Amino acid sequence: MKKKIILLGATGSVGVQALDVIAAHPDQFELVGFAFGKNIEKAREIMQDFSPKVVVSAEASSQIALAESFPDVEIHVGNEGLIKLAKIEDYDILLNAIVGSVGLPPTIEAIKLGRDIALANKETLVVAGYTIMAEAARTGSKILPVDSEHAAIFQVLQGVQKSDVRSLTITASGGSFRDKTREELLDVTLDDALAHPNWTMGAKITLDSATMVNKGLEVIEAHHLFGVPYDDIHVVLHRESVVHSMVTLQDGAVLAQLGATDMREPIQYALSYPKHLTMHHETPFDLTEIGALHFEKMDLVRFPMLDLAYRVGKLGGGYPAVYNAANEVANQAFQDGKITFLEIEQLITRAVFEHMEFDGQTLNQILASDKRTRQKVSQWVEDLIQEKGK
Ligand SMILES: NC(=O)C1=CN([C@@H]2O[C@H](COP(=O)(O)OP(=O)(O)OC[C@H]3O[C@@H](n4cnc5c(N)ncnc54)[C@H](OP(=O)(O)O)[C@@H]3O)[C@@H](O)[C@H]2O)C=CC1
Ligand SMILES: CC(=O)[C@@H](O)[C@H](O)COP(=O)(O)O
Ligand SMILES: [Mn+2]
Repeated sequence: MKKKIILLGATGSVGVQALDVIAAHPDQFELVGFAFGKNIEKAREIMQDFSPKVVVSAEASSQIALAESFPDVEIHVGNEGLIKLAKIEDYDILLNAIVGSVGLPPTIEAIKLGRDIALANKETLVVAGYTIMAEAARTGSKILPVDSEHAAIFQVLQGVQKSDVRSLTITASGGSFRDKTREELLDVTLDDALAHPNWTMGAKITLDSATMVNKGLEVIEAHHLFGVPYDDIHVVLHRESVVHSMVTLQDGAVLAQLGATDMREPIQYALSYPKHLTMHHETPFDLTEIGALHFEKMDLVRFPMLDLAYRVGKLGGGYPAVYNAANEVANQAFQDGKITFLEIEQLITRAVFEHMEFDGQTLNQILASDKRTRQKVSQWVEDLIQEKGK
């Protein structure tokens, strides 16, 4: 039986690689629906190549244009459209490769229906990790990690008992500015930030890698996915991104997963789990060519956003959502040329420090904090622009 797949974010970096995987295994996978943002030309191509039944566009103008060209396809729009897509009857797995926490509501709907989730969209788990994991446990929905580090840990943990795990070690490339001092970060540009040393990815995550927010989000993501306390989740700087992550067992043995820097591997494993299918687009991986692997301690003074992620993770409640929301706004503002690189950190730190809450936040309260943070940080961005204009 083919696995029927819904793909959120089909036109993006992970989305396009997921389509490669689906196309390479027509006997295993079928794309029954997808969602995209603004890239209508790519969406048309996907509709022609994969003949999905349901499509969701972020923009009403695309919905109208696509409905004219593809009268037999059900086409929806916006966040409500995403929910409708997640609720269609006949599918097995929802691959969430949207960027940002807009991917959260359809993911929760799919989990409520007991569908499996292949999760690239880490923001979703950072905002609502406890709800997602609790709902998944209730409905039997499997959360299959796509993020390379978590996919590595997930693979290593197959057949390992949870009580045998002592700690997790997530590897970090260090991002595009890993060798710069904090002073040298004062005037870096977007082009500099988008030159990732190892991975080709969408702009938001590439910039998150440079600020080290990506690793912060990944620590919180790992805490939720694997139920490991924050003090037992470590991060090491590993320039080659060959070891995708490691697990230390109670007896001191360290199990690691290694591979090429090619997202098609973790995407395919999440879709084919528990099978390891043949990888038709295999990227050459030869350790003798790589030669040496390096591991260094993370400097939390140089990378304060990683330090802050541990703090918000341990505080719990709405704090991780505030960290994430502030980052989403600040990351976009830097991409838009409105703020400097170091102002991203300043805005996130201010949002977290100004946030106050009492114990026992519900999901609705967390989502309210997310919304409030976006409004506040957007205002602070405008204030910064005004101040600089003086
Ligand atoms: N890229 C990578 O290698 C990795 C990515 N991830 C995570 O995966 C997620 C996706 O990353 P990446 O592929 O790089 O991102 P991209 O920016 O390349 O792609 C984002 C996708 O989301 C779509 N999208 C954006 N907003 C909406 C919306 N409101 N409604 C519907 N679709 C929308 C975009 O559509 P459009 O382009 O048409 O506007 C695009 O298809 C992120 O959470 C990232 O952290 C994790 C590990 C690795
Ligand atoms: C491919 C992937 O999973 C990214 O999240 C990657 O981890 C980014 O690399 P760094 O954050 O380590 O620079
Ligand atoms: Mn990652």
